[in-house]
Amino acid sequence: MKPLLLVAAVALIDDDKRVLIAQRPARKSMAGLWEFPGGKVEAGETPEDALCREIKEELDIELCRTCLAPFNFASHAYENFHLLMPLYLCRTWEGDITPREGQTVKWVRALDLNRYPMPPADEPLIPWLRDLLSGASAHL
Ligand SMILES: Nc1nc2c([nH]c(=O)n2[C@H]2C[C@H](O)[C@@H](COP(=O)(O)OP(=O)(O)OP(=O)(O)O)O2)c(=O)[nH]1
Ligand SMILES: [Mg+2]
Repeated sequence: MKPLLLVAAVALIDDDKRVLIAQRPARKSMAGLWEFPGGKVEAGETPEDALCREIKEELDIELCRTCLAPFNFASHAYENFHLLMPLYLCRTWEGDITPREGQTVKWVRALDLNRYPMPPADEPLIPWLRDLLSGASAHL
């Protein structure tokens, strides 16, 4: 049986309803694909703890836990593991976004997300984000 890998990720959203995506650097698996910032949940961490830690490491900003809204999740069978990835939404943070791991980041409109190749696990999440951000959503 494949191990279950728990990864926490966030869709950061700016005042123009754009989403931040990051391009995975060359040294990582799935290099070149665009992803939601985040990373693996380590032993003893909650998904929210892991996300705040990863986002500080990757983007040098502080997320406040109460600003993390659970949005959706990805569940995808990769060859060597099964990915379970809660995706949170966050519209406020402290600090200026500064990529710290050599990754390129981009603010993208929901309708344009399909121009950026993402890992297969992420594909089912895109229409949900498009619905949330391109319509007159009561949630934002
Ligand atoms: N962060 C993130 N990971 C994703 C997404 N989609 C997706 O399939 N993944 C996969 C890629 C990796 O196999 C795994 C997360 O790995 P990661 O490389 O971000 O983990 P990490 O930040 O803890 O990095 P590392 O130090 O362990 O290399 O989840 C996504 O949208 N965001
Ligand atoms: Mg990561």
